[in-house]
Amino acid sequence: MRRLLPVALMSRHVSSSARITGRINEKIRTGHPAAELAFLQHALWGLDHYPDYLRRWQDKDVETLESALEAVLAKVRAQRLDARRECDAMAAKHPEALDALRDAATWRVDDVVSPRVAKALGWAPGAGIADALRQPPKTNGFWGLLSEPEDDVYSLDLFRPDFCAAIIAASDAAAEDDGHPRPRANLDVLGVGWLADLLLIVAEQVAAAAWPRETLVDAAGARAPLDWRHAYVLRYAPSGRDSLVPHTDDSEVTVNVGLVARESFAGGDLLLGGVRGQPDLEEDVAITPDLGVATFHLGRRLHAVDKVLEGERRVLICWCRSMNGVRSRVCPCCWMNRRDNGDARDCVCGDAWNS
Ligand SMILES: O=C(O)CCC(=O)C(=O)O
Ligand SMILES: [Fe+2]
Repeated sequence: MRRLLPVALMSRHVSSSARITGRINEKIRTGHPAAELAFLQHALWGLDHYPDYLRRWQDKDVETLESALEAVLAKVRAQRLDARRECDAMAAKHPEALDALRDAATWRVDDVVSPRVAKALGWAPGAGIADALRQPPKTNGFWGLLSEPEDDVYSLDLFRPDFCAAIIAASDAAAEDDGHPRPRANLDVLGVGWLADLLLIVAEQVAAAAWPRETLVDAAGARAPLDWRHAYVLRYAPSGRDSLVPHTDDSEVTVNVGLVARESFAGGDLLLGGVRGQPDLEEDVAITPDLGVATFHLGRRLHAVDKVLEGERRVLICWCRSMNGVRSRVCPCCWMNRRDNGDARDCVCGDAWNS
């Protein structure tokens, strides 16, 4: 499928020597044995499935299970506390550029998004963005805004250039304690969650047009929307983080918005390979992020960022999920391997084993 309006986005095919074939595995990096997860999954499945399940176990094995669950709970609590501390520490800081972005009430629709996006969402250009975000968006007209620079990769002109500059200024104002810009600044931590909400609204419109089956159906039988977001600003430069290893995202759909003009850095292409659970592509694809342009790809598509050789590459990324759709029906194993769209008859989490 390929049609649509031209968007100032450069893409090209990448020779086989530059193929992206690796996989991120944090467990190899951190040295955790995979068996911990298998043990917990067996126990949780048994508890979910059978009454009095643990009566079959010996007491020492139940004790091992208790310890493993307590360790998981301790991890959940520690990570929650860390996240809260980080947000609280940031909320106490008030650099001007960050405060300027935090308050959605001070931004008008036409300061933020391109006129075509505003129109497709049914947002009046002069309206405040905070009011616009409270309005349910119109649910048609997005298909016509999309370019498809490569198969199954979509783009549109999303943000105004000055707004992109304001995002960078806010992210830089939230510098690390040593004064260096953060290589990764989470919008919720910065106190700019409204911008993540906006990206989710746009991604949902794009997903409905481009990938209507990706999120499966909700409990009422309708297409499940994207309903969860995690957004952050990234900085790449030759000194510091200059690239990103091949990986897939823990998202249904990922939004990648260029925050600087593509002439302002060299290298740093977004490289896209195949989708998990499907045969590899003949060739990988390289896309150069450009100012204000949003690129949308499936989260389970293998991708990487090529080395930045000069200048500074800044992008805003948003991972979007459907927690009430695919995430509530499909187990992580089937999800990651794209097994049977959630209907795998041999999965212990599927209908065949649970009805
Ligand atoms: O920097 C980019 O263009 C991609 C970043 C990315 O893939 C990620 O954060 O998951
Ligand atoms: Fe990614």
